[in-house]
Amino acid sequence: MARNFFTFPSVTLMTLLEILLVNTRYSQLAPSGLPRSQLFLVIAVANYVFLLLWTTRIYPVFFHPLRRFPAPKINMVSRIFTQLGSSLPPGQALLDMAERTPNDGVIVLQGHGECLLLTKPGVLGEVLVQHPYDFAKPSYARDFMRPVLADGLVIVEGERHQFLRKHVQTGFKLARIRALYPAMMAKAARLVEALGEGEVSSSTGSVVDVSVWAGKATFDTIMAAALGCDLDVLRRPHEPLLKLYAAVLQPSAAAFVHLGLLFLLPPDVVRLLPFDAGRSMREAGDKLRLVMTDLIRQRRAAILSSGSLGDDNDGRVDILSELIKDGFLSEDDMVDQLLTFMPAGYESTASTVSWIMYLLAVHPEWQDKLRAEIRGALPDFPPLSSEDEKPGYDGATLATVLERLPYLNGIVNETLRLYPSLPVTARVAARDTSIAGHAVEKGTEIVLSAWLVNRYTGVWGADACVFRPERWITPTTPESAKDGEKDDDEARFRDGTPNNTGGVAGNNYAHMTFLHGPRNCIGQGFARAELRCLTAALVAAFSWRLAMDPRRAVPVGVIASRPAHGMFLHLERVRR
Ligand code: HEM
Repeated sequence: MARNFFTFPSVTLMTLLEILLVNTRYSQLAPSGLPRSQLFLVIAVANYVFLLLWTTRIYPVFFHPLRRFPAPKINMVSRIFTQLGSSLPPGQALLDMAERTPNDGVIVLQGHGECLLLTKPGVLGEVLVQHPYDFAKPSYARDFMRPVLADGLVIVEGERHQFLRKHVQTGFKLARIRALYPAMMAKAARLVEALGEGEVSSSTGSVVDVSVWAGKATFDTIMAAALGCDLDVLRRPHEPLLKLYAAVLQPSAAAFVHLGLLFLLPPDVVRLLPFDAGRSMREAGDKLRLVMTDLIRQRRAAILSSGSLGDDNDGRVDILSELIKDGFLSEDDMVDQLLTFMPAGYESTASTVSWIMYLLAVHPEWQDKLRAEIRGALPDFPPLSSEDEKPGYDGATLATVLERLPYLNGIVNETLRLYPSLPVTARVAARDTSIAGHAVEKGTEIVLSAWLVNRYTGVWGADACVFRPERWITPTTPESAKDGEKDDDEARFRDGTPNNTGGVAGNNYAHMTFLHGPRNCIGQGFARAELRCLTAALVAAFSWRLAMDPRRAVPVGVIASRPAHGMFLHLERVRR
């Protein structure tokens, strides 16, 4: 592969060496009277101007390994400069490029390593499903996340990934997720209670940052349903574990610098730098490891002492208990997986709850329709109280009811489509391979953007960016509609059935929020179940409207993107 030798680190090193050399021969080299500092400045400026020219004009045209790849090419460096200072949501710049550049599914991004941006189903299927192990996650991203996610599923590659995925999957089987509905609904009911007793207790309602509450609710849910541990952070917001995760996941300047350094330099060099921006993540990771190890030991001891090892019907439905009873993973493997579930699962779901509430605030007609649907399906809503030992519905019944509701599922799917929590992700060719029949060399970086594909008119049509939950509903046919409703479109959607295609039949890769293939989100069934419970509980209990400038309701962050300025809504209790 034609390597790009002139990169920021190599040119910086070159500049330092030149300065050192010139310094030792200063008296021979300096033109008369030019001060040392100015000479050094001239050298540095000359080197970086060369780097700019090399990166934007020389390397892409004459040496870039993808210069002959038959796809449109976009120079990223000039794009980055034109977009400096803009506050576009992550992924929007890629979407704009795809919309403006006629393409067959691949665009070559030049001036930033060797990058292929994939935009359409056929090529997405090749990378994600047909040859998934030809492509790995970039090492800088794995090095950045490893202190917190350990060697969990998100990080590992190849055969190790296949082994872990197979055994972790048992905890996420459909039947297991369905059994978790009562635990999830109990947390949703608890959220409603906590809001009703606190911030929304007055009869006229009040303004609430729902992104904060959504974070507490999803943290509590994943602790209870996945780890079988009831921390109740909705009642006890100062729980140290929540604080620890909130600190680790907060997008900070130090984390940004650390990621940038790992992108430019090998991790061992980054560790030697005098300012260690990754230290706080490593320290947090060490503390979390101790907490998770303790949790697993306690749970294993409880399962052993109750004699239920290998017993699927012992009443323990959480995912950790399932992994322990399954018996295939070592304690260390299990710790790694728990360390991964928490950050992978709670922020992403919390952010989706915020966007569901936002979209229902700016589309109040859908809020009303959904409320009527939930009340019709579950008249005694919430169907259980968090204090209630005996749920009103068992998991399977609750799951069946909620999974069949057309508006609820339409709204959840449409929000996941429009606001994917992971808007951009990347892969690197792990070996020489091909895409769309053209050679792709080992080391080529691939950019995948759910934000782009989910909103691309080339995939979804002209109304790609419009909130239309009815895409996800197959209406009753005029023949099967009830008497008097045959010409009533509204009624045919209300009585319709949820679909998984969003109306783009034959296109398996149109919805990219959870990705596809063996490296897709293993927790998507869990997340969907939780979103159904939280949305149903909130809309049954409250009505709301936006209480912030809509221009500030924008996502930020690439790993678990969230509302940049919170999500302020005016919430009011609704009468039954
Ligand atoms: C709305 C919520 C969620 C979204 C949008 C989401 C999205 C994603 C995406 C896009 C990936 C693939 C990342 C990549 O390969 O670049 C992923 C992987 C993963 N997610 Fe989720 N996720 C969500 C919730 C959850 C939950 C609730 C859990 C666990 C309880 C979870 C656990 C995982 C794990 C373990 C992986 C790694 C899978 C593998 O590589 O085999 N996620 N998620």
